[in-house]
Amino acid sequence: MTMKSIFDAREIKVEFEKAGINPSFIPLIWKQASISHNDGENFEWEQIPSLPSAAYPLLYSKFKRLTSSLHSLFHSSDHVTSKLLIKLQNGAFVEAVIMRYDTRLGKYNGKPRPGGPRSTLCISSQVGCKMGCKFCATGTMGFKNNLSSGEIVEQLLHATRISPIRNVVFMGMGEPLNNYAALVEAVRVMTGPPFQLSPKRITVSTVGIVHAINKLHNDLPGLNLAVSLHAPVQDIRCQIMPAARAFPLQKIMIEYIMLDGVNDDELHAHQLGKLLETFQVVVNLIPFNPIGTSSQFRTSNEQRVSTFQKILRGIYKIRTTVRKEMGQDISGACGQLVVNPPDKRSIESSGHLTDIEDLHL
Ligand SMILES: C[S@@+](CC[C@H](N)C(=O)[O-])C[C@H]1O[C@@H](n2cnc3c(N)ncnc32)[C@H](O)[C@@H]1O
Ligand code: SF4
Repeated sequence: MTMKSIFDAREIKVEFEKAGINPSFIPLIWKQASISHNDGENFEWEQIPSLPSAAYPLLYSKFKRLTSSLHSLFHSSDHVTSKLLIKLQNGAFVEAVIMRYDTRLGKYNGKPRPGGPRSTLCISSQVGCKMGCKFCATGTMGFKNNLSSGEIVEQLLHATRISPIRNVVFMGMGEPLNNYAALVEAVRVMTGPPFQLSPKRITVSTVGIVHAINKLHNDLPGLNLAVSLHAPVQDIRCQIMPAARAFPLQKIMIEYIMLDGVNDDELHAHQLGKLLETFQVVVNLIPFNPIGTSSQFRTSNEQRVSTFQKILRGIYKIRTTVRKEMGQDISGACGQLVVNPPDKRSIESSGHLTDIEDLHL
């Protein structure tokens, strides 16, 4: 029987209300469930004392502490990036990536700094994606299914046990705004007890779904929004992102993949500068991460990226950063997340993986 995740906030609230149990016990359940190390099928809800007696049979019959399991864990050669392959209850897999980047030192140091955890977790919101961007490995899978809010939160739980997480970015598999209700519910759980992430430290990345962007602004104020733009004109955008639509530019980060010979020449920099100069945006130029030998795209060279950045900064006064990609050697970088059959032979034969922790292989 399919069970609900205890972190499916709406489900547990509804069930508690139906059974006449005070929902104020829910944060206590989450707290105990998040610190337990018992990942097996048989989590004993009695480990959480002081719940009303009616809560225990309800929890046993409807909820699981974890509906997903950490199947495999891959580390990049420098141990800065770790990729988690997570098996969902329906047998599908999603990936989440931990990046240990020290923003204050401006370098990757492989460990959280003293005085506070600094890791960023990139999480998935869907299995596959229907938006079909031509440069994205997840897009090639097509859409399989939405994650529940509990399955989204569980990625944070699995990751927290590997590294303390300070930032969460929805830049893994899927278009988060196409799974809106689960996204909003998951963010609410992450920003409440016991996780207590600051909304300022959560970034939702989107291809630009206008009505959902506006709604998100009301439902979750304070959250960061990143818009994957990738072209200064609609024509190029439609060619590489079939789902491209106009969207209002607010105070947001614009993500722009530098594709050699497609969107990266000086004319494009001027077009982008003109498009964005009246808005308060930060442009993040990101390298294209190879998604297989057959890809029609290559990343722009450093010189072109640097010229592009200089035009945006110098002429149009737009704050422009250049992203350094992490985790390419474990296919854990942006857009490389596509779930391959997780059998050991295919992992070993990929030749990219430098360090594998086999959990259930
Ligand atoms: C995988 S998407 C997930 C979030 C959301 N669906 C979106 O498109 O913004 C996260 C980011 O990775 C970028 N991306 C996709 N494929 C890429 C690739 N091959 N190289 C570099 N970035 C890529 C996307 O454009 C987006 O900015
Ligand atoms: S880039 Fe984002 S929207 Fe486009 S296919 Fe990949 S996951 Fe989907």
